Amino acid sequence: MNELKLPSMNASVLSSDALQKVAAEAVRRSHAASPSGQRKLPLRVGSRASPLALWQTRTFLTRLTRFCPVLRDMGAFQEHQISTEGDRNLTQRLAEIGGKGLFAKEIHEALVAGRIDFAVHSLKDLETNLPPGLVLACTLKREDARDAIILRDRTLKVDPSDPYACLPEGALIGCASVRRQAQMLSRRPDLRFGLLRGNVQTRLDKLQAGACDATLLALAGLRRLGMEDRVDIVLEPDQMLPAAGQGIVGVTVRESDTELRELLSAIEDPEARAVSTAERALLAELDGSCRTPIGGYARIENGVLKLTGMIASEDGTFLIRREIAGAPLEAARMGTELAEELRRDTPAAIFAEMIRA
Ligand SMILES: NCc1[nH]cc(CCC(=O)O)c1CC(=O)O
Repeated sequence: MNELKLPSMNASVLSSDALQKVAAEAVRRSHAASPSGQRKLPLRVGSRASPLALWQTRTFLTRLTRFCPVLRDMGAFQEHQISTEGDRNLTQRLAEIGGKGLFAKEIHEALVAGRIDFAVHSLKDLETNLPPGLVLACTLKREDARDAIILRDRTLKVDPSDPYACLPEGALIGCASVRRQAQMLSRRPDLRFGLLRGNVQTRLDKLQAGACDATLLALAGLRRLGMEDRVDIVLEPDQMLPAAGQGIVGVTVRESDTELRELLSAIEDPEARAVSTAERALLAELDGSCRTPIGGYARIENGVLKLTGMIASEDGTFLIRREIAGAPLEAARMGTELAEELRRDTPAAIFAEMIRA
């Protein structure tokens, strides 16, 4: 579980001048490391082809070149768009397609085989156990982690303190996530759920065309795509606990590529690393398949890491939340500990049902 280890947090205390030196040195050494004295360029970056994935990949490359201008001068990047099982299979609930890493498998095969050098992901879609030989080298600053409701009928009156109340009795919610479904059902058992898959724009188009009465999406994705104005209700974490890693972009590389790892870790956001480490440790310990409604959300307040975890049955009749607080350096242990507490407090029969293959 290399990806769950906290890296040294030196980057956070270095000045930006010092960071520039680290980057320049990493690039110089990566050149020296190859037999010809030149690292093979361009660096090949793997990405899904959805507009959101491409936005995230390009923003990441911009961030990297701003930090290390020498890369831009070298025309250093080549984008490889890779289609994944999660992109192709739009007729099934994510939970039914099953398997972990639905949005990353083909990308990671290319990475392991050396056809690409690194890959940019929504951390939420990245399995907690990466394939052998790969590591999570970099986590970028978190965008808003909250979920949002988008209504078909925008004239419905919304009470922010009771965000689900505006939905008509028996309203049909388009949603492919068991986490969102379980949490909504626990407050509104009358709601019905139907599948709404596809990229963000596709889902909004289907909603508008009358496929359902409302849908839920991550605020982060909508904001990145410039569609935040389509949001009707933003759900606070106590109303809808986000998924582990939601709103965070992560980059995977080969474990053996120490130069690239060094470069990427220099632009890492230490806070995003700490919170995602806690959230992903929780998920890993609960065996979070796409089938299990699990939420994990951590934040750092006054230097203290606070992690909230949630586990539920798909129909929302069972749902518990627990919290833990501690030092950010203890993130991984806290995630594991909170998961154990959630499991302990879940009746055995319900837990068995949840993780049934
Ligand atoms: N599974 C799709 C996915 N993966 C990441 C995001 C949003 C961006 C993010 O969470 O970083 C989305 C869309 C959504 O859930 O609305």
